[in-house]
Amino acid sequence: MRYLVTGGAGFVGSHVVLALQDAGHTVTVVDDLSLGHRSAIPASVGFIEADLRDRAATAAAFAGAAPDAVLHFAGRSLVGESMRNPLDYLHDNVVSSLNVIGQSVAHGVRKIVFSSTAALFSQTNAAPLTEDSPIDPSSPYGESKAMVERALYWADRAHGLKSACLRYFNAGGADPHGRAGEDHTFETHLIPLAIDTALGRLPELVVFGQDYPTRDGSCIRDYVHVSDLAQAHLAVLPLLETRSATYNVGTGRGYSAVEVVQSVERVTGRPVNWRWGPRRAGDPARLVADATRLRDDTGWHPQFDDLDAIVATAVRWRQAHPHGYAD
Ligand SMILES: NC(=O)c1ccc[n+]([C@@H]2O[C@H](COP(=O)([O-])OP(=O)(O)OC[C@H]3O[C@@H](n4cnc5c(N)ncnc54)[C@H](O)[C@@H]3O)[C@@H](O)[C@H]2O)c1
Ligand SMILES: O=c1ccn([C@@H]2O[C@H](COP(=O)(O)OP(=O)(O)O[C@H]3O[C@H](CO)[C@H](O)[C@H](O)[C@H]3O)[C@@H](O)[C@H]2O)c(=O)[nH]1
Repeated sequence: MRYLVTGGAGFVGSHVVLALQDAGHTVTVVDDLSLGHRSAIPASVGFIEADLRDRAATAAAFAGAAPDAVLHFAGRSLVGESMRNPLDYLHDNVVSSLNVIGQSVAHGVRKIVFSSTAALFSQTNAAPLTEDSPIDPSSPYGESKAMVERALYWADRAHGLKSACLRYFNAGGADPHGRAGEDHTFETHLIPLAIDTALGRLPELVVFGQDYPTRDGSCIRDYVHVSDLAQAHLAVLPLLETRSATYNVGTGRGYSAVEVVQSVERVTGRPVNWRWGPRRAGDPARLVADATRLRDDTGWHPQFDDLDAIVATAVRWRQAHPHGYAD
């Protein structure tokens, strides 16, 4: 199979590229390198530099790659930034996704996997979130993903394009073989920031909000290992022969931001210098997945079901690559 991976130079996409290669598939990455890294893409993988907001550039990428299936990761994905630039987020994520969906239809692609998000939900109770939990995004970022999910619904109805919307909870960790990791130029994610603080590369970590209705007052998230996420993509592809589907992808375990900090302290053996700060706009209190549907339909289950094990892979990659992909 020939796969086109949009956003394959980024964190999740680069790990999925490795999983596809490991499974013997032919892969082309399309990315504008606005947030990703050329060196995150293995030399043996085809690469097209293009901005998917540009329809003609997207069409050219599809013509060049001639894919059988598409995995669409490219986009802007920061909750806090989306609260400050809502229209940019809606524009960029929706326009680029409509271009990818439109070109998939135009080039006869039958299958697409889309990176959706737990940020579609705004948790109102402590129960894990199923695929049928109410969609009520707390941020324009989450809203942009909800809009693309609906576009994919209509692309199937009208054109028979089968899609899997994978609603990732919080991706973390790094390739267990050390081939890839998380490296954002302006890092905002909790695990890498806590690691860099423990390693003395950052002076302090601020935990956003101590007054959420959770056990210690900080937000609770379901951290899923990025290589487990990658395997979820491979697991859903066969289903797309016959139907579209939507899945929540997480471990089912929730950890508070403070518990993540404690995990980093355990794994590194060093203290994290942290303090409480105000809430970050757009953050729901608690997002924990019920991934029963994915498990039942595909047999997928996370190999990493323990936060320390996830954090340990991220720490190893960071220690091996103190400057990330610039090393
Ligand atoms: N990381 C998470 O915890 C998480 C959780 C839920 C959903 N997601 C979704 O998964 C996807 C990947 O997330 P990530 O953490 O790897 O993000 P990332 O920022 O590391 O990677 C995104 C990639 O897309 C590329 N890109 C962005 N805009 C583009 C454009 N217009 N044209 C071409 N390429 C473009 C960037 O250069 C980058 O390589 C995103 O769609 C995100 O919303 C991520
Ligand atoms: O310096 C920081 C950074 C984060 N946090 C907290 O840590 C938790 C996790 O925050 P991240 O920024 O690591 O991740 P998000 O939950 O904001 O978002 C991630 O997971 C979401 C799904 O849950 C989205 O899809 C999104 O793309 C992806 O970045 C949140 O409660 C946040 O408030 C802090 O306290 N301090």
